[in-house]
Amino acid sequence: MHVPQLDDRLQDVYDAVVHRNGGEDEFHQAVCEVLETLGPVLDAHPEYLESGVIERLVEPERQIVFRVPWVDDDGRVQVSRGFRTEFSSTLGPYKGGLRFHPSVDAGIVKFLGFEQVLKNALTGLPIGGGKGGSDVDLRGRSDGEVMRFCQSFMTELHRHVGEHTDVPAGDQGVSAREIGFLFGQYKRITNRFEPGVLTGKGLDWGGSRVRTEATGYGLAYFVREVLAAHDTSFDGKRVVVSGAGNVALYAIEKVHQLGGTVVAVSDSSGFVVDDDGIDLELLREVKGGRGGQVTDYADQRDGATAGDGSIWQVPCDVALPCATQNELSDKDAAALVENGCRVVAEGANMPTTPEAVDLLREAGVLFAPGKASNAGGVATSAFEMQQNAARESWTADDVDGRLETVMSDIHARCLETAEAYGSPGDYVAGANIAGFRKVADAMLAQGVV
Ligand SMILES: NC(=O)C1=CN([C@@H]2O[C@H](COP(=O)(O)OP(=O)(O)OC[C@H]3O[C@@H](n4cnc5c(N)ncnc54)[C@H](O)[C@@H]3O)[C@@H](O)[C@H]2O)C=CC1
Ligand SMILES: O=C(O)CCC(=O)C(=O)O
Repeated sequence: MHVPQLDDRLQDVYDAVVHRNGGEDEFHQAVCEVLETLGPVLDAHPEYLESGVIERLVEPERQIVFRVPWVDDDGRVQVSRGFRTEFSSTLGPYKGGLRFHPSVDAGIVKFLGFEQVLKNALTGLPIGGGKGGSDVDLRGRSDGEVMRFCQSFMTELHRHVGEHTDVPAGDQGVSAREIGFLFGQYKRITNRFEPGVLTGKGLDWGGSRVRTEATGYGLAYFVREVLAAHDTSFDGKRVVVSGAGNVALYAIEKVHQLGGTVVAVSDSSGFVVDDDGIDLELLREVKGGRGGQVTDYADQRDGATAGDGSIWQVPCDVALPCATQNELSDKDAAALVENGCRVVAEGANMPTTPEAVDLLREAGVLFAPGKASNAGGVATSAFEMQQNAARESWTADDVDGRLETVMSDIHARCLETAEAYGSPGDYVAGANIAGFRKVADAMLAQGVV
């Protein structure tokens, strides 16, 4: 059990968050993890406490909850719930993805929105933070059902979004297909072709090259920096990746390009081990069909086996949790340490439990928090917004080059900040403090709003 290590000056802030957001455990967890690292910042900058910056930062600017009625293929009316948490517009329009998954509730979008504020600040780009989604379960639904759901969702959401206000994108369960349906409905309702209202669009109607790949590629670039800072590289490294969605697939692709070998991958059905290296083409084929499961991969590839237990028991040098929150427990962390894992870098948002983080850090495993290591996706969304505003379309090499630069800048900023605040080498402290300071200073400049 992780016991919060809070500075006395921050305990009241945390208690108020728990009281005010009852039952929203993931939000409490995300706030606690940040507050735990802010003590040294308050020693140097008491003005943050005096001006109520921290109390304001943990309270979303606006939370929108709405009904999403839609008709399924059998003519039955389904009622889902929609959410958008507009957390902070201090550095730019609210920016962050939409998640369509049955586990979505107010607490999940709030934790994701909070993480997004600091992540977006770390990118150095002019974007605030928000997140949204729905508790709808669209798995196995037809394209027509997905379209009707997205149209209904946007029929309410359109009032709250816009290129200068709030710019959603994809997340779990929301990819190019859903973004297309959402964009079409926004255009129809507003009678405006406004590409800057959503990111992750198709390339022919305002999308950016490399946005689809960006989170996974960015994660691999970040880990390359971590390894280089310790005089090593991906060459010859065994890598384990959880998830088999957008982030995981492109992380696997880039790890292979950078010289590592991904030896295991998972989805909600289980995991597979392939010591020769995951064959990405086959994995995409297996996952491509409706209801495709990674465990089917083992049936079609010599030497591959469907795993038993947890994917984190597979020996590796680098572990990349890319599926969902709290998927890597203390037991999993103990197995990673036991098997000699050197680096854990989060592709998903908050996939590592606090107990697991403690265990990894105590064992000297290099741990990169998602708000730093998975920031490449949102950074490339910000590039998409820049291209839309300028009516430009950059080349893939151009966008990829900018993505590499952003990831290496974030890495450097984390290390410099950790050093400056007395925790050399600590990526968690570095990411939290660097992101926090950028938002907090802008909040001070903008007055009590
Ligand atoms: N898509 C993006 O640009 C970004 C996504 N993220 C985060 O990355 C994570 C994954 O997102 P996407 O790849 O976009 O979603 P996705 O919906 O494309 O893929 C998610 C994958 O995880 C698997 N999964 C779900 N729960 C699992 C579990 N308990 N164990 C193993 N596998 C499980 C699913 O089967 C699916 O293959 C989420 O935490 C998301 O918030 C973070 C930054 C940007
Ligand atoms: O590209 C975006 O706006 C959102 C990406 C996202 O949802 C995330 O960083 O978790």
